[in-house]
Order: sequence, then C-alpha cells, then structure tokens
Amino acid sequence: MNPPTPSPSAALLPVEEAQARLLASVNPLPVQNVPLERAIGRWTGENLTARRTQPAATLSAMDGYALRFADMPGPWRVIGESAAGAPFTGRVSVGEATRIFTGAAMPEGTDTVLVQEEAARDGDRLILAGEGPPYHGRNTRARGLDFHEGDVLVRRGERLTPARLAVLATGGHGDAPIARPVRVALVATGDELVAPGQPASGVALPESNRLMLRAMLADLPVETVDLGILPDRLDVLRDAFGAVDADLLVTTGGASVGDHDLIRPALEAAGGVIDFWRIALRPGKPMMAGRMRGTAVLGLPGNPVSAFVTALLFVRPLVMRLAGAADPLPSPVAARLGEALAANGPRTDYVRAEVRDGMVFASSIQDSSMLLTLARSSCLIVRAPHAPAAAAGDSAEILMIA
Ligand SMILES: Nc1nc2c(c(=O)[nH]1)N[C@H]1C(S)=C(S)[C@@H](COP(=O)(O)OP(=O)(O)OC[C@H]3O[C@@H](n4cnc5c(N)ncnc54)[C@H](O)[C@@H]3O)O[C@H]1N2
Ligand code: MOO
Repeated sequence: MNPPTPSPSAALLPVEEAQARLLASVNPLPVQNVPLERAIGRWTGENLTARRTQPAATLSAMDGYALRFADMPGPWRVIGESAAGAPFTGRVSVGEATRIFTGAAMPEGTDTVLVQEEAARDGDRLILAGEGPPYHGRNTRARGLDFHEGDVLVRRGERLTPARLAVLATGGHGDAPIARPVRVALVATGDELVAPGQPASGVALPESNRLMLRAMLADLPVETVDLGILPDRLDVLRDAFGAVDADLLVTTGGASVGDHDLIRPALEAAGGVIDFWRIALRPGKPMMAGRMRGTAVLGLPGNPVSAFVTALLFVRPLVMRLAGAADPLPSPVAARLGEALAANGPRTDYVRAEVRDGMVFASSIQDSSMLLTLARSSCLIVRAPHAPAAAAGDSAEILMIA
C-alpha cells in the first residue's frame, strides 16, 4: 500500500516559516517554583524583579580608611572600624576617619576611601603616604550601583545562565519558576538498523540517530523516552505511536516518499495530523511536523546529516520553547569564507565546514549520509535560497556545531 504522496511540484516551506509555525504550535509547559540550584540552565516563566537594592548601602570598594574628601590632605584621627557585616555605628566628623574593609558600609559622615597602600598610621593618627584619593567618592560603591528594588533582573523566557542565577540570588530570590522537564520520545525506524555495537553483517546498518539526538538534547531539560528501533511495518509503528506518552515524539527515517516510508500513514492511523511536510532545506527536506493528541510530532529524515540539521533547526528549538525559552532558534554568526562557493539552489543550504585561522572552509562532498564529514566539521555555513556564487574573503553566516 502506498501512502498518498504530494505532487513533486508542491511548494517547499521556507525554513523560517516552518520554524515560526512549529514554535507557534505549542505553549510552554506550566511552571512551578524550584530552588535556584535546581533551575540552572532552565528558562524563567515570569519576569523576576529585585526584592532588594544592591548594594543596600554605600560601601567601600577597597581596604583602607573612610574619610571626608573635604578633609584632604589630612591628617585624620582614626575613631573606629567598619567591616563587611560589622558596620561602624557612630558618626564621623571633621578631621576624623575609620578603618574600613572592602564591602563594608561607609560610616555616616564619610564619602571617600583612602587605600591603605597610600596611608601611614601612628596610633590613632593617620597621614597621607601617597597621592590619596583624587576625587569625592573615590573607592566607594554607591547604594543601588548594581540595581534597585523593583528593577527587572531576568525577563520571562530568558535562560538562567550562571550570571542570571547569581543576580537573582543577590536580588533576594531563593527560587525561580520553571517548566518541568520536557518528555521527548525518540524512535528510529528501518528494517536495516541494528543497535550500536551489535553485529551488523551484510546490509545491516548500526543505528546512530537516537544516540546523536540524545547527545544533541543533553544540555536541555529533557526526560527521554526511548522507543528503540522499530521495523518498517505500518501496524507496529501505528501501535507504538498510539501508546506514546510524551510532550514531543521525534522519529527518524521513513519520512520520504518510498514504499517503506511509513511515518506519515502510521501517524495518521494513530490519530495524528500532519501540519506541514517538506521544507526548502538541504539536507532535511522531507521533515514533517504534526501533532498526535497532546503530543507534538517531528518526523526527521533518516539520513544522519539530515537528522542532525533538522534536530538543530527544529527539535532543539521546539524543546526549548516547551521549556519556556522566548528565543529558542540558533543564531548564526558572521564569518569569512576561506574559499569560493558556487551559487545556491532554491533551498536553504546548511554546508558542513571547518573554521581554520578565522576562515571557513566547506567540505568538498556534502552527501547527507556522510557522518565523518559532519564529525570533522565545526560549523555549518548557512546559504540562503538562490544565494549567488561567493568568493574567498566574502562574509558568510555560520552556525557553530562543535
Ligand atoms: N524519490 C525520492 N526519494 C527521496 C527523496 C525524494 O524527495 N524523492 N528525498 C530524499 C531525501 S532528501 C532524504 S533526506 C531521504 C530521507 O528519507 P527517509 O526519511 O525516508 O529515510 P530512510 O529512507 O528511512 O533512510 C535514509 C538513509 O538513512 C539511513 N538511516 C535511517 N535511519 C537511520 C538511523 N537511525 N541511524 C543511521 N542511519 C539511518 C538509512 O539506512 C538510509 O540509508 O530520502 C531521499 N529519497
Ligand atoms: O534533504 Mo535530504 O536531507 O538532502 O538528504
């Protein structure tokens, strides 16, 4: 039985349009508050504002003496000490100073710090032993220098990077609202496939896409449900898809138009619908996107490089969107071509390439079955549909992959 196939002239969906449709088709998963140490690398579901002002008081930025700049060039009488966590509680008057340490509150009446390297002490007498502070406020940090109570620290949909977690802690937060892990079901299809490490005689082929996909999701909050390798049988695929309990089902193989390409009919037989199929993309054209009840579905092509590119452009962004990311698409960066490139055809081309000495060099053969060229590549050159021929030295956009 042949699945219905689109006419060969059916328009291919531009990559950006496919990405936009896909991301718009899901909502971020519901959030719950968890301690910040369990929110590392996640996305916040709400704007988080400062619950305190930082610093809460004007502080010394150096070890030395707190004094009044108007009293320069001294001498001063040292009347006490201010340390971080143990402030001086009195008032400092004309001609007076206190010992002070980095992070300690500036005593009332003082405005400037003389660093200890430029000071000399004799009992409570303090004199200048260098140039001293050149201006009012030198070596101090004003109250609120970093942020004020109520300032937005992290916006909804931003990733909780190390620096953002630190600013949240400093801003008075102990928890952050994040989505639960995304449940991703992975399945490889193909009668030729055997598990990695198993004997692969004759035309058998070691299966590599599930492993590669797992690795591509390893830095994301994902719970993987591994459905293994399934044969090219409509009933088996239909039953397996029908039993899936996940936010996202990712299949590889069987996405194209051959008699053994059964993902589309199996999905439909399991009650799923296809939203779009066939993208103006190379490699990865036969990718399909759809939905099966509450589960988003991405059917990736079986060719390993096609699976890699579609995982980079669609699977990772969709997982990140479910996890709450506002801006989940990979961002190309500018680079310089080390050699000429021919004009591009009608599909966006993702060309395996290496960065050497600040220049990018494309691999000579770009067949989508070839994993070794992918393994040796550090980036993909992104070539727009119908991009004209490019010369060595021209600028190009690349996506780093290693
Ligand atoms: N008449 C047409 N034929 C093909 C078209 C087309 O438009 N018209 N598209 C081609 C393109 S482009 C691609 S990409 C492939 C993708 O097809 P499928 O998704 O159906 O992939 P398969 O046929 O199942 O497999 C392709 C290739 O990859 C190997 N493979 C599959 N799964 C795995 C895995 N998990 N690990 C490692 N290798 C895997 C498989 O053995 C095949 O060699 O279709 C073209 N054909
Ligand atoms: O789109 Mo296919 O991925 O060229 O090999």
